Amino acid sequence: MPFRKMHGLGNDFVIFDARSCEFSMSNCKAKSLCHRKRGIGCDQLIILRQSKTADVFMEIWNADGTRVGACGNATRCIGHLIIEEKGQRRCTIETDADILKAEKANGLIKVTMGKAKILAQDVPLAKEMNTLSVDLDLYGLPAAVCTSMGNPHVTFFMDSIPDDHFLEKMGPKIETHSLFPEYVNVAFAFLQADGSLRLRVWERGAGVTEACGTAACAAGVAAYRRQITSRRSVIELDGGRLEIEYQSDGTVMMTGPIAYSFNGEVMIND
Ligand SMILES: N[C@@H](CCC[C@H](N)C(=O)O)C(=O)O
Repeated sequence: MPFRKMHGLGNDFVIFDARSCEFSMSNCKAKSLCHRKRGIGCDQLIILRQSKTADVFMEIWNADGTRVGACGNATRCIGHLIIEEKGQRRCTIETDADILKAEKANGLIKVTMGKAKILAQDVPLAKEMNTLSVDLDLYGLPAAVCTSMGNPHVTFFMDSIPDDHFLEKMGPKIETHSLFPEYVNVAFAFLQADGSLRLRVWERGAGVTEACGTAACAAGVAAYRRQITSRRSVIELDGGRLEIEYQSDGTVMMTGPIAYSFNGEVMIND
């Protein structure tokens, strides 16, 4: 089965195009393919399928083999692929969570990531509470902001940028905290002197990644709700910068680069 490898700011994907063939995936198979030593190696596995309502359907699997509803960086990569394939300026992408739009923007890809959801039941949180101030009562962490971008996010605003040790210690504990029935993507944000937000992310089902597009969207939403930034923000991840715009109707736009890694082929055994 041929595959492509692409990445958005170092958040990397193995992409299978199953629009014109039978190609089933399971949790176990996805986990093996994502494995960096025994598989092809990636943060997320992406499968393209035919869509009745959009130009393409994008199936997303985390490195731990779980299927998820959203992936911002993959949306830009697939947006670029479909735009090139169709020879158009824009395209639509269906996911388990929404129908998203992608367009070319001065050498970058701009995507409409749908509406941020900020009610506790939509994140989801295990109990009703104000998502603007969620205190996990864990190791003196500040109260966080919770958001759904089609997947669940918690954003902590910190006084300094956390190092790898901190991320690896705190990430799994917060990801699996009982307040998050579907687990959660964990991000730590630090306001920099130039007004941008430095963001480090522990992704649900993937661990520390170079960048997480939906976490950047959620951080932009959270920073606006906390009155830290305007509706437009620049988020600097380990792998580079994304521009986020949180529109007044709740829609979030994300603009950033994409890159190809290589093409290959793999034998898939059921
Ligand atoms: N890397 C992605 C997010 C992938 C899914 C996430 N780990 C989840 O479990 O929800 C991005 O760029 O948004």
